[in-house]
Amino acid sequence: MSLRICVGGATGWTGKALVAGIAEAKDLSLSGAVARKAVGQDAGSVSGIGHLGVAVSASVADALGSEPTDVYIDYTHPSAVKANTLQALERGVPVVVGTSGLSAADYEEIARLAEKQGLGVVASGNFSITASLMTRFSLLAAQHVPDYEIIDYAKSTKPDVPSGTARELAERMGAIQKSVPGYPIDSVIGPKESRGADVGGGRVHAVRLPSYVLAVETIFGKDGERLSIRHDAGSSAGPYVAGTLLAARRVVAMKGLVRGLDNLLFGPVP
Ligand SMILES: NC(=O)C1=CN([C@@H]2O[C@H](COP(=O)(O)OP(=O)(O)OC[C@H]3O[C@@H](n4cnc5c(N)ncnc54)[C@H](O)[C@@H]3O)[C@@H](O)[C@H]2O)C=CC1
Ligand SMILES: O=C(O)C1=N[C@H](C(=O)O)C[C@H](O)C1
Repeated sequence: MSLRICVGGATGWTGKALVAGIAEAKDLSLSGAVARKAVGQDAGSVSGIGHLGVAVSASVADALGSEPTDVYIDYTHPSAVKANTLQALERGVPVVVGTSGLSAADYEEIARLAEKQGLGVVASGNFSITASLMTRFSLLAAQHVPDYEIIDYAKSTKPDVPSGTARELAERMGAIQKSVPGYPIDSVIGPKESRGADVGGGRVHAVRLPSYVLAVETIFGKDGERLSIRHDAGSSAGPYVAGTLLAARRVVAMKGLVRGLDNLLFGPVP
């Protein structure tokens, strides 16, 4: 039997690509679709891949209440993802979280419910394989070079800051090695905000301009040398499909929360 997947945000940029990826995969099937628009319409037709026989629902509760589902995947909006995730877990469905905007405290709450329910959650600020390499390389570098800062570039209309990619990276790098400014930020002469934000111990500077999709760069500094590790997302949502569906296949056998696709691809950070 195929793994039955419900996609939250099925009519969006990423959601449409996922619906197409699920329809193509022999071991997966679409059991539900959630969006704010196109409610009642066929999810396959909305995605431009032809009729799939799955109507778009207005809420996660409606979608999971009407069809048996093995995994819920969320690519909705930072304002909706937490409630959707908790709702799916309450209903006994493991979750893959792609949507950005959740804080470390939000993830603690999600992890607690996942443990209580005996269910898995995989969340990744970025489900692209090459972005996961950037994350893993940066985490390895942070073990050796204590001075680093993170630049987070995204489109001017992105509602959340830092991006999911940069936020997760900052928190994980901060846990390895807190980014300690060489000159105390409280004492700087000028607007302190110019020095960015402490996000879980990692220092992040966010740039929001037209033409970017999402790019994250970690810069490591040492006396007389510098290392930059950077990932640039392009204009297609294709790169997120394989990683998200890998997480969906794996999450059904997991218990509790795992953050970072790199953990699934390469194992725990040594
Ligand atoms: N982790 C990763 O690899 C990636 C993460 N993202 C993140 O995923 C999220 C979605 O991104 P896009 O696909 O570009 O967005 P989008 O705006 O193109 O699509 C959003 C979808 O969610 C639905 N939606 C919005 N609010 C909702 C609500 N309250 N309840 C139910 N459905 C709702 C919309 O109807 C639409 O179907 C963003 O937070 C983005 O940063 C995007 C791409 C990759
Ligand atoms: O909003 C986007 O577009 C993206 N957001 C993700 C994030 O917040 O990190 C990453 C993805 O590359 C695109």
